[in-house]
Amino acid sequence: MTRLSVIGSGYVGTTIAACFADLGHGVINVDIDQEIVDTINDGSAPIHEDGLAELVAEHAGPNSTGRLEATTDYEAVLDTDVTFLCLPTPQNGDGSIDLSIMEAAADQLGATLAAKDAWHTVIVKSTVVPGSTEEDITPILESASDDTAGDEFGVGMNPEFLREGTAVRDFLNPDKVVLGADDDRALEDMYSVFDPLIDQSDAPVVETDTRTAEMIKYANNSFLASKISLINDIGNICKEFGIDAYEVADAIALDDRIGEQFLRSGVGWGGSCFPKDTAAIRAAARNKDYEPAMLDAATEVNNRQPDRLLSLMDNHVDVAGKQVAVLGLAFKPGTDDIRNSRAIPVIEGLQARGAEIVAYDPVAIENMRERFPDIEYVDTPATALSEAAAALVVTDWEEITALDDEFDAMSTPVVVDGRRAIDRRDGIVYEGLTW
Ligand SMILES: NC(=O)c1ccc[n+]([C@@H]2O[C@H](COP(=O)([O-])OP(=O)(O)OC[C@H]3O[C@@H](n4cnc5c(N)ncnc54)[C@H](O)[C@@H]3O)[C@@H](O)[C@H]2O)c1
Ligand SMILES: O=c1ccn([C@@H]2O[C@H](COP(=O)(O)OP(=O)(O)O[C@H]3O[C@H](CO)[C@@H](O)[C@H](O)[C@H]3O)[C@@H](O)[C@H]2O)c(=O)[nH]1
Repeated sequence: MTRLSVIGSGYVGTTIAACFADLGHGVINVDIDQEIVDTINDGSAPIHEDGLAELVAEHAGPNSTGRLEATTDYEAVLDTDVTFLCLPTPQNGDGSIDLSIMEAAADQLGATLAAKDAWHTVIVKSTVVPGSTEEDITPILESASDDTAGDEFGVGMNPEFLREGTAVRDFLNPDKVVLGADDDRALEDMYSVFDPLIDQSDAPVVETDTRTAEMIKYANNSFLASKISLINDIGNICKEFGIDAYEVADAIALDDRIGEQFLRSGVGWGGSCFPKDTAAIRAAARNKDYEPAMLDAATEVNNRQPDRLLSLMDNHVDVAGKQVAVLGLAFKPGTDDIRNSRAIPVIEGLQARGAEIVAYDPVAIENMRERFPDIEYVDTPATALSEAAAALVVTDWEEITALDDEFDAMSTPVVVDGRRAIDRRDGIVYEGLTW
C-alpha cells in the first residue's frame, strides 16, 4: 500500500483516485474547488461517470473504508509518498498547449515539498507536449522546493488513456501502462503504485523516458482521431455515391490490420481530448518547423462534418422560424461532458438559420445551458420532436436510438442522423450523414 496524493479532481483525477483507493492505496485528492472536495468527502462523485459514484461511496465519507479523502490544502501531500498531477492542459488561441495551470500547481507543490526531507515522487498524469515534464515542470519543482530532481525527489510521466463514459472500466482494464521516468527511483515508486493494477489486469507495461511517454499519448490520440476522420472522409464519398459507409466499414474491419474500432463515421469527434490534443501536437510540430499535413487534414475533415449534417437538412426544409429538435448534447453517450461536443457547431448553425431550437439530452442539459442559455431544453426526446420541422441526431444515447413512433408527432418528419442512431422507417424523411 502506497500513500498517494492526486492534485486535480476532475474526470481523470477523481477516477484514478477512487480506483487507486479501490486497489488498496490510501489516497488524498487535492483540488482548489471546495464544492468538489466537499462532494467527495460526503462520499459522492463530483462528475457523472459509470461506476464512479459506487467507488467513491465505498472509499470516502461516512461508513466507507476511509481510503479516499479530499482537501483544498496542498499540505496534505506531505502525508503521502507519491503525487499525481491531473490538472487541465487547455489550448491557447493558436492551438498550442497552455501549461500555466500545470506550472502554478507545480510551483505550489514544490513549495510544499520544501518542508519534506524524505524522498517524494511527482508523476505528471496530464497530457503535455514532449519535453514539458523535463523542461518546464521539473525545473519549477526544483526551484520551488530548492531540491534536485533525481537526488531529493523523483519525476515520472504516466499518460492516461481512459475514455469518458467508461473511465472506471478503462482505468481498471488498461490496454497498456506507460511508465515514463528519467531516474530509477521514480520508476520504482511508479511500480509500487501500479503493481496492484498490473497484477490484476495483466496489462503490458511500457517502460520509457518522460519525453517518449508524453509523445505516446499524443500519437495514440492523433491516430484514433485520424482514423475517425479517414472513415468520415470515406463516408462522405460513400454518401455521394449512394453507398452505405457502414457496410463498407464492416468489410474493411475484417482486415486485422485495420480492425473494427473507431470506424463509426458521422458528425465527427469532440470531447475534451481529441480536438485539444491534436491542436497541441500540430502546434508543437510547427514550432519545430514541421508541417503536420495528415493531422491538419484530419482536423479539417472533422470541422466540416457538422456543416454537412446541416446541409443535408437544408436539402429538405428551410428551418427559419421553425422548431428543430437537437437530439443529444454530450460529446458522446455516457457522459455529461459537452466540451467540444459536435452539438455546439450544430446549434450555432441552426441559430444562424433562425431556427427555434429544442434540445434534449439525458444528462448534459445543465452543462449546455451554461453555453447556450437562450435555447429551449426539454426532458424527453418526444417533447423535442413534437411539432418539430426537423430533427438532428448528434449523440447516440440509448434514449435516442430507442425512438420510434415519437417521430410521428413532427410537423415535417425530416430526420438527419449524425450517428447512425435511428433506423430508417416509413413516415419519416431520413438522411444518414454517411449512409
Ligand atoms: N478527460 C479525459 O477523458 C482525459 C483522459 C486522459 C487524459 N486527460 C488529460 O488529463 C488532464 C486533466 O483532464 P480532466 O479532464 O481530468 O480535467 P478537468 O477539467 O475535468 O479537471 C481538472 C481539475 O483540476 C482542478 N484544478 C485546477 N487548477 C488547480 C490547482 N492549481 N490545484 C488543484 N486543482 C486544480 C479543477 O478544479 C478541476 O477539478 C488533462 O491534461 C487532459 O488532457 C483527460
Ligand atoms: O468510431 C468512432 C469513435 C468515436 N467517435 C467520436 O470521437 C469522440 C471521442 O470519443 P472517445 O475516444 O470514445 O472518447 P474520449 O473520452 O474523448 O477518449 C479519447 O480521449 C481520451 C483523452 O485523451 C483518451 O484517454 C482516450 O483513449 C480517447 O479514446 C466522440 O465525440 C465520439 O463520438 C466517432 O465519431 N466514431
